[in-house]
Parts: sequence; structure tokens; C-alpha cells
Amino acid sequence: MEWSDVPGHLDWSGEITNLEPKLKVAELVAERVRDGDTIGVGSGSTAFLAIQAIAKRAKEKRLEVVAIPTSVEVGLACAALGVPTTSLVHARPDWCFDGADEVDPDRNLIKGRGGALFQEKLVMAAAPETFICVDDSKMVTSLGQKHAIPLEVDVQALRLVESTVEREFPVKEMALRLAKGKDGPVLTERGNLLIDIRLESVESDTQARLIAIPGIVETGLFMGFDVTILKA
Ligand SMILES: O=C(CO)[C@H](O)[C@H](O)COP(=O)(O)O
Repeated sequence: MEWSDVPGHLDWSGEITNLEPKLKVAELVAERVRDGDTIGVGSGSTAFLAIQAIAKRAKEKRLEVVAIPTSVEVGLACAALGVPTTSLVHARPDWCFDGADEVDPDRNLIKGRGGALFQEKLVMAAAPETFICVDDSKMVTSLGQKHAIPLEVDVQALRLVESTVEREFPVKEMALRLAKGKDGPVLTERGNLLIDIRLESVESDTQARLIAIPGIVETGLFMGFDVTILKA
């Protein structure tokens, strides 16, 4: 058997909710692709559908594209689709796209349901232009209405972070994210833990105050990024 005959990993790991709008917005992203683009590829089901649409369009129109994946899952999808990949070590994205869990009226986001928030934020910070692909169910009047805020936390710092967050924030709920299909907690691509927190409210300084706590590697609050919202 040749290497190229080995089937890739093109199955999304969970159920895809709201499939129709996600497929439509995936097409909108694919239309933006130009020959020679290096594209930061977000994670989650919408990003997963979008990279499939991009791969299809690139093949049909003979466009050369290179992807910078933000998770193992999307990296495997790129490999299965025949989309070459690189990393931030080697290249800067011309633009990137991603999904979101919540979008507020000022285009601030909660991300990280899929646990890829750290690499997603790095790619977004590196890209001159970002498209956030969502449907109406993601729009909120203030962050934290529906989703918890994920915190990526160094393993050694778990108890320190939990007690500091509890002391310094009006915490409604806090939970260590547990794995499915493996005993114990979720480990991120960087070997860190995830804590999901619900706060009484998210303020403009919440991100800065959280990231100042030693042991918090990154948070799922994406505030102040100049993103374009693509909505089906
Ligand atoms: O932040 C993410 C992964 O870390 C996703 O982009 C976010 O959870 C949206 O996912 P989906 O497109 O499946 O609704």
C-alpha cells in the first residue's frame, strides 16, 4: 500500500449542530481564497466544514494554498484533503478564519469549546485579517450568557489558579474539563489543562486580570480583535 492510499482522518469528532448555516458560511469563506494564500485555519465544526469547502474550491480553480492549522484535528483534516500545512514558526498567515462560541455586539468573542484557544489566538494575532464564521445562535448581548469561559492552565498551577480565580472573581461555576474516551482531564495540544468558568459578568478588564494570574496560559476571551463576522 502506498502512503497516499492510506485513508485520511476526515470525520468530525462530534455531532455537527446547525449544519445548514455552517455549510453556507463555509462557502462564504471558500470564496475569499486567492491563489498563493497562506491561511490560518481555526478549529471546531464550522472551521472543519470551511477547510473542506476551501480544499474543494482550490482543486476546482487550481489555487495553491497553504494552511496553518490551529489543532491536531484540523491538521489531520488538511492532510486528508491534500492541503499542505505550515506553522507560525515558518510563515505568517495572509488571513485566517475561525468559528466562535459567542459573539457580542462589539465583536468580542468567547472561543475554546474545542480546547484549541491558545493556538487559535496566536494565529488570529498573527493574521492581518480574520473572518469569524457563525450563525445567529452565536450572537449574544453580553459575553458569558450561554458559554463558560475556558482557561488553559499549566498542570502544576491548577490548584493555584483555581483558588486565585475564586478569590478575585465573582465565580458562579468552575469545572476542570474532563476527557471523553480517556480517563482524567482533557489535555490540550500543549499538554495543559482546561478550566471552564462562569462569572457573574464579563468586564472590559476581565481578560487582562485573568491572564495576569500565574499559571493561566491563555483564556477563551478574544477581546479587541478587529474581526469580520461572516454570518449565514
Ligand atoms: O473555539 C473553537 C474551538 O476551540 C470553535 O471555533 C468554537 O467552539 C465554535 O465551534 P463550532 O464551529 O463547532 O460551533
